[in-house]
Amino acid sequence: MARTIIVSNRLPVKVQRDSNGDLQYKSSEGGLATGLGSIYKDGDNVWVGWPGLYFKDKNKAQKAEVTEKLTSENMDPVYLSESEIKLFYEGFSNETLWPTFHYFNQYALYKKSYYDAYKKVNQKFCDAVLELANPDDTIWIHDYQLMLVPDMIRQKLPDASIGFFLHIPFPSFEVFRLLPWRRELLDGVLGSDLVGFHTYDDMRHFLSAVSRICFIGNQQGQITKDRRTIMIDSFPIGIDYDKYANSSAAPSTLSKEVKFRTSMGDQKLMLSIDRLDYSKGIAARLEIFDIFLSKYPEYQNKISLIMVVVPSRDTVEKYKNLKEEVDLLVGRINGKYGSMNWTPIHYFYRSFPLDDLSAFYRMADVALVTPMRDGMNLVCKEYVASKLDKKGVLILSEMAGASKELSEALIVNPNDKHQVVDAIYKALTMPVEEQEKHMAFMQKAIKKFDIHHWVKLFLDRLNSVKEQQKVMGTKVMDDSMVENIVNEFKSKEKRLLFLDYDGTLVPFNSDPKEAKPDDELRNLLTQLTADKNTNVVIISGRDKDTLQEWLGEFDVEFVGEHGVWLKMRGEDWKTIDSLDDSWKDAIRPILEMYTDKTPRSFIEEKDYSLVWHYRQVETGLGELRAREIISHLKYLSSNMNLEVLEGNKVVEIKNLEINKGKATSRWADTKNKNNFVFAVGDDWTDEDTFKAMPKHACTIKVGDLRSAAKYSVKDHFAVRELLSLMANS
Ligand SMILES: O=P(O)(O)OC[C@H]1O[C@H](O[C@H]2O[C@H](CO)[C@@H](O)[C@H](O)[C@H]2O)[C@H](O)[C@@H](O)[C@@H]1O
Ligand SMILES: O=c1ccn([C@@H]2O[C@H](COP(=O)(O)OP(=O)(O)O)[C@@H](O)[C@H]2O)c(=O)[nH]1
Repeated sequence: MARTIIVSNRLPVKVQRDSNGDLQYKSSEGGLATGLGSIYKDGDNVWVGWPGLYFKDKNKAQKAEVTEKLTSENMDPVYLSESEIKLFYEGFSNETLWPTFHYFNQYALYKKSYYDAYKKVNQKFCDAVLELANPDDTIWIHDYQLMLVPDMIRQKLPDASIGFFLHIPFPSFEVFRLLPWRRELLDGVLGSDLVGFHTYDDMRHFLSAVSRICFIGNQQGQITKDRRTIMIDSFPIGIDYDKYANSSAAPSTLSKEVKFRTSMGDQKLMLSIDRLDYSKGIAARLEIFDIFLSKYPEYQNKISLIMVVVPSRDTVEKYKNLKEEVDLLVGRINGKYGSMNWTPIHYFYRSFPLDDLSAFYRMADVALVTPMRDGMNLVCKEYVASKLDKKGVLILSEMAGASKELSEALIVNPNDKHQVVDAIYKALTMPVEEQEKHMAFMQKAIKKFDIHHWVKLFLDRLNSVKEQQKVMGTKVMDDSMVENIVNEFKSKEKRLLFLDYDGTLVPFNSDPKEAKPDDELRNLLTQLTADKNTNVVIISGRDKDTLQEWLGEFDVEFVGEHGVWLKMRGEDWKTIDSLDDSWKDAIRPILEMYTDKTPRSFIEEKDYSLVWHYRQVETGLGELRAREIISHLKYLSSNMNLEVLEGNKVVEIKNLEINKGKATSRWADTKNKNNFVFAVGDDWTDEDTFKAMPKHACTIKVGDLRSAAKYSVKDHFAVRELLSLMANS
């Protein structure tokens, strides 16, 4: 049976040694583990990850014990050595990627030794998956610690169904580009079939990095790499809503609440819960509380902040420093305002079990969730789910992914301390009806988009991306297909070959004038046309003069300007009589206006078409202008019977009745089943050719799998190789 293999750095269970050296199994803290912890036990699913501690050689027996226990609970442990923990986990993951992705790039260290270890450990995870995976399993890789794993698996299992989800923000291109290993990281992730992010912003930052660093554009989030389509989308993670709602109603929670309440007295309570992390804005939050108490002194003795800080990554320098800073600040504020019967801040530097957390959530009049950056932040969702009476106010940083969904919260900028201070006041004075109204809206939203919904949405989408890849109809050409095509070519008396030029016979060149035929191509054309029963038609968007100048010496026929011009064997160039080019005077000034404001763009004027080229324009700007031109010309072109087409770094405007497919109808030989009919091309204009071909024709798309062609080859080298085999058969 097909399984889902979840792969993440940390397993949902953390193994620790107590002071006697005995093993203890605890639930892992952190959103990823608590989020997915609900689903991995289903059926035969398995979770591959690190159990959180390392074993020396002498501890072999303990290691075996851990393996046995975790395996029996659907987990497959990947063990890291002490140095791997240092260089891969603390190093590259948490001293390079974490700060960069959270916009703390001044904290980032760029060390080659870190990256080398990252690569090695990613390979280790890949190997663990390869050991387990069956062909129809779904492999779902999580987070920044494992960005190279998707492509590592893809290299070994080309057809595998691979999803990747990033739980932290994906930074803007300007920040991401700082990483020396930016290209490797993107290539690694692009081994997936589906890449998910929490928010639309993360997704568009990723697409922009892919466009600028890998030079791959996207269409509605879909990109094509190595002839495989990859979908990029946003899937905001949810929580196990019922688990938190039920826990909030449980008798054990209620008795804890009574106990805590009694010890804290009758005052307003504000809650904050985070792992110790500079991205969570803990120190700034303490300063905010300090300002609040001095700005609104009437709340002194009347409000306490319960602050839970869960130890995290405490061997990393910046985290150690932060711990000291937080300890100092808490001490200072408690010293400054506290009294015999009032402690302003109840500070806990440890983690709590669910019923304790639920009691905190129930008790809190206000939840203060103010990270500087957070991929999602589940604590705020858990707070909302736990508020069974709907009383309570959430103050939420706009820098947390969750703010995109929880817009009824008091949304604040954590850098604007006075805004947050005033939000605390507003929360404490908010009428109960208003609290209930906001809470009800938020509960409705997160109840529907819970963790089960998220998992289903992602996995269903991955499935449909995979299905879409399969039904694209275009088969990647393999050796046996090549052999069949060559045999067919050989066996037929007459042969008709439609060959596109740019991107098909020669590589795509940033300067179109530089794409002249080289010696190899010239030889190939000579060989192919040596047999008079082989008729070669060069079918191109190029103007007739260029085609004549570059290829006129060969015994080939031509379609120029996508079908405006034709040249049959032994005849002169001719055109369609009814064509009109007077429309150019209206369109040219519009294209010139865009050329004037887009450095390095240019206009190509052909007899019956105008082309705006942006192959040399800054990535992104060219695409933006192309969309502007297309929308600018939308109505004008339909009134003038013109077609506006977006091609490979071009926008082409031409008469509606012209296309390569229509042009091929001049060759009646294509209809004859006894002939070998062949068409090859690389861009959208060639799709018209493929569609116009009879069923028995062999049609080949270069470089992409999304096509009406039967087969697909990688590049012009593969086309030349195939043509050469035909010519020499
Ligand atoms: O494994 P650790 O180094 O101890 O860190 C704990 C986890 O922290 C991060 O959690 C993120 O995932 C949450 C759920 O999607 C999200 O709400 C939060 O904003 C993220 O920070 C990290 O991404 C995980 O890989 C860690 O395991
Ligand atoms: O004592 C604690 C405090 C927090 N958490 C959990 O840790 C997770 C924190 O996730 P969040 O997305 O807010 O941040 P992350 O730590 O993943 O960056 C939440 O599910 C909390 O319930 C926990 O298990 N025990």
